[in-house]
Amino acid sequence: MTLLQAHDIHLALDGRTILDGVSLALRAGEVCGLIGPNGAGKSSLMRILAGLRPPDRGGVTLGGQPLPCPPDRASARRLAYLAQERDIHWPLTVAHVVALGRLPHQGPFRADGDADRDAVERAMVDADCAHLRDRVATTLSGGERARVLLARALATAPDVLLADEPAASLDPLHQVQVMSLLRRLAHGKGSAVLAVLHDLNAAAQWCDRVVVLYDGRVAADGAAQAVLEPGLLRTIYGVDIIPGSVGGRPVFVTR
Ligand SMILES: Nc1ncnc2c1ncn2[C@@H]1O[C@H](COP(=O)(O)OP(=O)(O)OP(=O)(O)O)[C@@H](O)[C@H]1O
Repeated sequence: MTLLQAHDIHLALDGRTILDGVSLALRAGEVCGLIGPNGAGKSSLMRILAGLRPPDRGGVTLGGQPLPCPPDRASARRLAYLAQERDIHWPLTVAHVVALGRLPHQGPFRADGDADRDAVERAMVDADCAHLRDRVATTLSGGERARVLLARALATAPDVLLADEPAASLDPLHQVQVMSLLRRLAHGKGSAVLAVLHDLNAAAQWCDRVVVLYDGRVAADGAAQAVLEPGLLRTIYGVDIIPGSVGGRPVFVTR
């Protein structure tokens, strides 16, 4: 079942074409990796998919309905977005920042209830930041902040999670934890996850599907083994990347 769909997205910035007819369908129960070189337009596309930037042309639907820009409360309950920038501007505690993920579920005159508190607690445990709950979020390290912001997105309990470089700035243990968490979210709970990744090993290991963005267009969309082949990788990255295997797992070595 398709949860989020982008159709023929066009975007120009400062007179330069960034996205040139991008279409993409995100299905329930899958982790989809979005890869492409720096400046390919991945974050711009993610912001459009999150309803935070209108495209010049084309549209996005969530559950078959047009996604408002900015998202309304009903859309915000179903769709969470982890931005590439891990900025936290206000000196709030970690628990408070994560609880912001529950706002779409609360009305203006409704205090948080057990379901909200449970969701916040579970999200902090899943993103391994429960031990930081009383820390002021602005004092955290980069990797700690990244996990807190991921927890905020998880607390929403979204049908669709858009995560821009979710494993960036994380140590190897937390990279594995976060990627397996995204997989559980998709395979266990039936959510759709779109993750921008630069790590091809992670894309091959954790993603059900990989979409390649290059030159403003979708250059490939399919299973990792089919998509991550030397010819395409050479074209998009301008460097030789050789696929191999260690212990039955795909690895990519840059020459
Ligand atoms: N507000 C803006 N005004 C002008 N150009 C912009 C603006 N925002 C982004 N761009 C340009 O659009 C292009 C796409 O940027 P975007 O951040 O979407 O790329 P990306 O694929 O996410 O890159 P990276 O892998 O480096 O994060 C870049 O060339 C960037 O310089």
